Amino acid sequence: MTDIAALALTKRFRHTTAVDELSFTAPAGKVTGFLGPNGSGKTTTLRTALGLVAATSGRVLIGGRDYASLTRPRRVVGAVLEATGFHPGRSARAHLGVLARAGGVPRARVAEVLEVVELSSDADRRVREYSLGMRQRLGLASALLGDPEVLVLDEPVNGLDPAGVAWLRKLLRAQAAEGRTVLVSSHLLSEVAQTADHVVIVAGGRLRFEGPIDALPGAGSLEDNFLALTAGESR
Ligand SMILES: Nc1ncnc2c1ncn2[C@@H]1O[C@H](COP(=O)(O)OP(=O)(O)OP(=O)(O)O)[C@@H](O)[C@H]1O
Repeated sequence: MTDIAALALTKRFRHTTAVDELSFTAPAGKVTGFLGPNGSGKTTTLRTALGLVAATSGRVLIGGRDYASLTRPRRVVGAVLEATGFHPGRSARAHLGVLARAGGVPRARVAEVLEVVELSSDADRRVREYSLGMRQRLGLASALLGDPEVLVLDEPVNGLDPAGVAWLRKLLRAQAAEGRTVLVSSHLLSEVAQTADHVVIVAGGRLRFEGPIDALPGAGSLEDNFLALTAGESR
């Protein structure tokens, strides 16, 4: 079972405690929505899980192991942190080809993931010509390249049009149905309500709720619960 477990994770920057003794589990086979107001530590937590930020204390384990100790990380975890970082003069196909080579992934997988994210017909255009939504799709294609057991996505809905949002929802549900672990941060609560099985709500770097979406404490919508659980914490 390749779940993601944050264990008393704390990350302090010079003047800020971004994440404060945070513990939660994103279970395998489920879509976990990771929610919190601006500046509540979501991105920092995800970056720590991926070994991009060093924890001050505590840890995040993926299938019981630190990211840094995974021998073929691209085969275990696929991540989309932000839809940037692509070489603008390179095509999507070339970009994925470079990643495939670096990650020890068979080249044939490039065409497969381009198909999955519905970018095949634009695959040879330069990324500088891509819209934000197309960049998000390319980010997802990079994440899916190694056919990972775990997907970590930071705000993947940004820039997608309504058809793209519906498409992403189906894709994430299908990934979870195949037993994968999907951890996705988002501010779009109505979308999360339709996609997630499990939610983790943070504010000020601390856990406010973790559990199945139908076990939220309040009777109202996810948004009502979110606002009640995070009151006064928006930055
Ligand atoms: N590299 C850094 N140096 C200093 N402070 C940082 C750094 N990265 C994040 N922070 C601070 O840590 C806190 C949490 O930021 P983080 O980006 O993790 O929040 P978030 O929940 O992802 O926010 P948003 O919803 O706005 O994306 C913020 O106060 C932020 O300013």
